[in-house]
Amino acid sequence: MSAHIPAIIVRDLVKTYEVPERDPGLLAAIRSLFRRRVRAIHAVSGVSFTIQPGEVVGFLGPNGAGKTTTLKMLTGLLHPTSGEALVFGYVPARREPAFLRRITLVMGNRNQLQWDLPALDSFELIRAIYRLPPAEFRATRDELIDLLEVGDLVRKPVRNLSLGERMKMEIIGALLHRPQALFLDEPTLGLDVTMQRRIRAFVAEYNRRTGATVLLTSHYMADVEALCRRVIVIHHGRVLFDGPLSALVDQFAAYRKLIVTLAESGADLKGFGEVLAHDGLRYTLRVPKAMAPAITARLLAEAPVADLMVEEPPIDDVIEQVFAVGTPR
Ligand SMILES: Nc1ncnc2c1ncn2[C@@H]1O[C@H](COP(=O)(O)OP(=O)(O)OP(=O)(O)O)[C@@H](O)[C@H]1O
Repeated sequence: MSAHIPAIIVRDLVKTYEVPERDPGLLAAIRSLFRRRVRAIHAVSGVSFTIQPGEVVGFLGPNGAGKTTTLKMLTGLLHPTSGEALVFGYVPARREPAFLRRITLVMGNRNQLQWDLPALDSFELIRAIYRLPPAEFRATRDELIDLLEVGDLVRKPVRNLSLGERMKMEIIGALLHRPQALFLDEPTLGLDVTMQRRIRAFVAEYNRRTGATVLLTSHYMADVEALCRRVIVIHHGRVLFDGPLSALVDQFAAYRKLIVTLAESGADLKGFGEVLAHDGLRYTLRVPKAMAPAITARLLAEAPVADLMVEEPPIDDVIEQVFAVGTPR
């Protein structure tokens, strides 16, 4: 595979679900047998992007934005209504074996492993499905078990494992065939902070070792900050932003925080911005981003400032704002 050929190409991708609609009641049920009414749900409304091999991209959006639907189209679980998706040159919806060998989909809220069996047995099943050569399979399996530190858990029935332990097994199962594109849908959902961090470190390490392309959705911004230099934000089925995370903050953060320590008491900083906190000589002010330089200059000229720091709002706040506003400021 040449580095010049994109791993993923998505052009004007559209998915419209048609859901039957009827009024409640028996009569309505009978009527609907003769005249079916359907309602169109525009889950994905013309999404385009290109991802290069080896990139780790965060796919963000509020609930219902169309992330899972897009991932399902990219992995061939759903046919697009229109538009085009290509993954390593394959049309995902055709589900060709050569394509399936190169990708994997991990969904944080879904189990693929056999509940009553130890993970090791499920791994054997996966080996058979993908017809993996035994030696290669064992090497990959043991490397993954080692990386995720689950050596003593693989012999326990999956249902006796904690949520985080189970997730690790799911991830091993999903990577046994050494896929080159990972579609991770909320892989750290519901896990505690330590486990989230482990999974995160693992994904980074897997990407470093194998050069795999990763498209990841997560509601935990810590995941995205740690793993993804680039983010694609979708909202109402459309791409709202595609670029470096830092540029997202730049574009969408509407305010800056000024943390001012005064040398002496007596000054009142209310006139400089919204006072978020005031503790003795220390003030935290919120000011519109565009006015931050001018206000900083005024503060330094007019108040007895001992120390001044300018902070960007936390990434979670910025994202919340992106979702709430829906258009850049
Ligand atoms: N099988 C389906 N039939 C009808 N509508 C659906 C179906 N699956 C999803 N939808 C709708 O399509 C829209 C997009 O859903 P999708 O699951 O892709 O969003 P999402 O961004 O993954 O959200 P979340 O963060 O909540 O997982 C939503 O309005 C959802 O209700």
